[in-house]
Amino acid sequence: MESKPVSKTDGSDFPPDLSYQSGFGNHLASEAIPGALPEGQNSPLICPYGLYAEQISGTSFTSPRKLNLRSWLYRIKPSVTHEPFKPRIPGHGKLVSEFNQSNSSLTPTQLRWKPADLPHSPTDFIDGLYTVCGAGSSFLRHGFAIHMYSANKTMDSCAFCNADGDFLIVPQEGRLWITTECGRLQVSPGEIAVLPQGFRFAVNLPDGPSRGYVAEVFGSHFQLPDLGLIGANGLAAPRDFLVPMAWFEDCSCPGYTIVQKFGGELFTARQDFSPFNVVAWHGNYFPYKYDLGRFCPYNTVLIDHGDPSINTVLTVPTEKPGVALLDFVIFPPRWVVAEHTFRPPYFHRNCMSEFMGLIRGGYEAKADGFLPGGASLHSCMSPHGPDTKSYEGTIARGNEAGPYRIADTMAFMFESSLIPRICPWALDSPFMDPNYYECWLGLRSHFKPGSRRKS
Ligand SMILES: O=C(O)Cc1cc(O)ccc1O
Ligand SMILES: [Fe+2]
Repeated sequence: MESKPVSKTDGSDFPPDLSYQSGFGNHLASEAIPGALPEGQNSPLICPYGLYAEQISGTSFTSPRKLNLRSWLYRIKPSVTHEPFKPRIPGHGKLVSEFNQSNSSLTPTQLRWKPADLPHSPTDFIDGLYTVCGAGSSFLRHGFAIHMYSANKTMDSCAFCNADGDFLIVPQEGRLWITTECGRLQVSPGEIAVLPQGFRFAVNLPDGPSRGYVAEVFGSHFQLPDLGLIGANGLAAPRDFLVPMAWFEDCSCPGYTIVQKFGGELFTARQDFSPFNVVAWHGNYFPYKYDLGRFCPYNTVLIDHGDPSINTVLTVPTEKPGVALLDFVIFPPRWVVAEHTFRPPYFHRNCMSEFMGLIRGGYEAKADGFLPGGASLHSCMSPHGPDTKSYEGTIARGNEAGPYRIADTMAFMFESSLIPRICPWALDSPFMDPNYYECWLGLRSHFKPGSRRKS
């Protein structure tokens, strides 16, 4: 087998027409060389082509079958062939996986951030990643973290491995070409990628400066939500989740580094080969991507504003029925048709906490100040809703507003039942908007006792 270089500087070795397998939660199989998967058993004495068999488990061995996640990887050398892990020097300093008073603080104040600048100095995906907020603990296997990234450089001769949890990556600017042990994914803004706990991956930035959001969950995995009374179809369709085909590189590359996030700290281990040496794999534990443009939204067709849960793409449940550790919800382009209804999101307080981001366009409830690449956080029971301009504009248009299409937009929400603590660099960030509260101060009283107006 011919050796291929492992160091990718511009991602130009990604073909434009990558093909994928599909199906959320399916049991899939893929061979980069025909016959590389053993037949009839997972761990033969000698595997085809002299490969090593290695299992990666995303759930305990004894998890119930319907939740059990594992894959078998057939690789040129096993992952264990590396030098000892050492703390990464220089350290990272802006990643948190166990939220407590020493690393984060609490405020019920509604927070909003402007889009962060793209970096000026060379910064890859790992160095560009920073934790904004989160709750719980990767050690106790219950919790979540919300990160953002701002990067401009392809990862060079190194792979990232997150031992703490699953990453759901939402690129906002710049494509991500992600090499994983299961194969390669091309992810554009408007698509998302899920990198489950433990998979090694490397991020190429073919467009250079790139920015986005990451939700990380500890101890559980993303699932499709139940559809209940919607029926058997709708929202995100299982077949639209795309999974890499096996792809490998067989090269000797001294000094290849595995960067392992473990308890929020980074460790490095040297090895002399690429970790992307899996010639074939099968199983139901794998990275995947999804195009948010494929989402089939359901919504109000007569009156009132539906709750945002109707737009759940993926959920991470807790043991309590209907209570999520983390929901990933989108606000996609759609028709708005409700009659005699205040159509934008209502004023509300929620026992869940809501982190929002904007991939493109504007957001229905915020006429100003919530920008693509920016973010907001409305924590448990902190009131929020349409800003003054959105409210007054909606009232001014009145009940005569006919059906209209909210076009060219894609906002999203990470919603959690846990209460997030906020990291100091996010609170002190120059991109935090200290005047956010002012967007609601103009909401004046329209109360006129004695003049009950029928809507
Ligand atoms: O606060 C937000 O903007 C998110 C949101 C949107 C919506 O349509 C209804 C409720 C809700 O929390
Ligand atoms: Fe909300």
